[in-house]
Amino acid sequence: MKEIEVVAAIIFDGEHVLCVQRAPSKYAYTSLKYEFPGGKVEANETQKEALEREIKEELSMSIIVGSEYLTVRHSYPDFTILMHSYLCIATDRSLVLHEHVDAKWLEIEEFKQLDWAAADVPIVDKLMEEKA
Ligand SMILES: Nc1nc2c([nH]c(=O)n2[C@@H]2O[C@H](COP(=O)(O)OP(=O)(O)OP(=O)(O)O)[C@@H](O)[C@H]2O)c(=O)[nH]1
Repeated sequence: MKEIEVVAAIIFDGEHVLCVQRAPSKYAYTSLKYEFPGGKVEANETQKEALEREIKEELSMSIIVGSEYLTVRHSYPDFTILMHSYLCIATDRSLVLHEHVDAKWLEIEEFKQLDWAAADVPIVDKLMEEKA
């Protein structure tokens, strides 16, 4: 099955983390799900460069990329993703939604309110456990 390498940014502003909702798409299992912003790593860029580029493209935001948090391999019915998540800091809360349909700054305790993409659940669970 096709495997794609993806980076995702867990962007903190104080106690709040940015959660974004994907637009409707052909795959029901990712359509309208919440995720951490990011995207595919292109050839010739590092994971950190890919994150900075994606966050600018998708949200017109700049971030400070910190340490890697958790890598998840998840198989959806049509493809597998290898997703590297990074702890990041927002330099400013302002953003523009170029691709997503919603953005919420939530405290980690509030994460369970959202319908997350399946690949994100281990990241959400780890953040919630460490907060508990
Ligand atoms: N960015 C991101 N993608 C995720 C997460 N969880 C998850 O399952 N994915 C999946 O990973 C894939 C990433 O692709 P993407 O569409 O965000 O990447 P991209 O912007 O480079 O793609 P494109 O330019 O082809 O649209 C999608 O299938 C998406 O559904 C997540 O937390 N963040």
